Amino acid sequence: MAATLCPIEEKWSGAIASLLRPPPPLQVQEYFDQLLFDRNCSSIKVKQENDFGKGVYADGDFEEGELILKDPILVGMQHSSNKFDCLVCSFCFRFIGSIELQIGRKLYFQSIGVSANGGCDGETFSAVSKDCYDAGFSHMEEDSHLRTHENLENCASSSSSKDNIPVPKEVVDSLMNGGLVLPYSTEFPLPSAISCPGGCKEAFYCSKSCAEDDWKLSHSLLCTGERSKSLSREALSKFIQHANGTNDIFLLAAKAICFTISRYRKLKEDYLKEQEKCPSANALDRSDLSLLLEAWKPISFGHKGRWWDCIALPDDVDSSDEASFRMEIRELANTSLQLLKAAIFDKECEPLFSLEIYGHIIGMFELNNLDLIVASPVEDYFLYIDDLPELKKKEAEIITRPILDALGDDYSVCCEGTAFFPLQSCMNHSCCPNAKAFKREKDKDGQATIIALRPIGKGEEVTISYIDEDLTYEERQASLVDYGFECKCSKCLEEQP
Ligand SMILES: C[S@@+](CC[C@H](N)C(=O)[O-])C[C@H]1O[C@@H](n2cnc3c(N)ncnc32)[C@H](O)[C@@H]1O
Repeated sequence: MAATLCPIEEKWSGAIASLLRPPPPLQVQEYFDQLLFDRNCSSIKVKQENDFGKGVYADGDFEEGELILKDPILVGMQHSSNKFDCLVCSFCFRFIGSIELQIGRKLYFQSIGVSANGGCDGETFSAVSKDCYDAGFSHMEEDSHLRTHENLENCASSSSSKDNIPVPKEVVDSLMNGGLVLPYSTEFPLPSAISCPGGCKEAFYCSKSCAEDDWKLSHSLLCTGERSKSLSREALSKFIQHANGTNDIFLLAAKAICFTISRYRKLKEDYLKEQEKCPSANALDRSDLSLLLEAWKPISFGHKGRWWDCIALPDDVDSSDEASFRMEIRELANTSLQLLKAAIFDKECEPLFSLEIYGHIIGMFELNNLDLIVASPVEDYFLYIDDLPELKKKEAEIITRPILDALGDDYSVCCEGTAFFPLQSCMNHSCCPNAKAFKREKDKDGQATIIALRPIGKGEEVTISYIDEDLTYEERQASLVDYGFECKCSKCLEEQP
């Protein structure tokens, strides 16, 4: 596609080409061998053995149902609209707070008409989450416990319909501020919600270490609180608003850029310290570009093409409009990038702010990302109540039934988002896969969990299905257009007309 160069593109064409050059095979091998070693994962290997690049291979035998891999997230995010339904750790995506807080927040957002299912686009999240914080767990009401129980008992006697029946505001407040403890909720303990160290009231964590790691890796630059390290909190808010109003994948792209900047700064700091310690030694003279290339390494193994080139044409766009559709996507990305640049620009990492790099980062997510899903403990809680012996259940339901009625059919929603997983993203597709991404009951955070669907022998490639493999041959091939290839697995070869 013909594209006008922006000043950064012109000035840094050499650096950008270096960042986008596919790493040599030996470097790829070393990187993944190290990653597997760090994760104590000796039963798989990443190799480049076929025509479609890297793949994951069994280096031991797996039984059906056996865990093949748990892959921590490189960069991930909860969808903006999902934040109304679930309060999760902004770093590891574990549910946090308490069953009461999860339910109270959802009812609060429902009551002000901004639940995800009520059609909110997420743009108002920052504003309302602050209101929620102020209304909820930032203060405690001492006598609310008793009053709330009375309120709920009154509701219970009058509620019978399946439609949402709101509970009084006082009940919602007590759920959020700890004034109301639901029966048996202690069976479902969650880590306390730790506030963002930057003071943004939008990010919360399950532990101090998650808060610190997120701060170090990207959030210090993307925080809208008073201690934000961004150039301008106002500019940052504009960037976030634009992403929430258009495509929240820009928030993930911003995380990838911040992740690289943070790694660059750390590498530079270490390098300068080293130089200071032994200035006369013939230390390796590292240019800023070589440090930037090192910082960018984890992303360099994942990107394959620009977003506007690799995105599949939506069904409602006619093929005659393809060129203008792709140009529009490019323009949208450029608008987002300029807003991000105003918020977090770093002169030493200038090539990262080129549209070419931004396009490749989003393209990488388009082709490699896996849905981030974490099951809600609220569902387990209500199932537990339902399974209680009759008498205990009746007693508990005096409190829980009105709450369930107020929550309605979507009483429990999973944490939903998208993430890039360095090892899982090396897995190729098959319509008759031998593995799948599947969360077991004990998998409570955002890591990708890959389980064997049948016995897998040493040396066999581990494949997953990117699509619903029960679709017809034609439907499967059509879905795979989004990933830019035609499947020739044994099932497809058998079924092709
Ligand atoms: C998530 S990546 C998988 C790892 C990839 N092979 C690599 O080198 O990074 C997805 C990309 O791998 C390639 N791919 C995966 N499965 C394939 C298949 N069955 N046939 C052809 N290409 C495939 C496609 O290019 C696809 O966009």
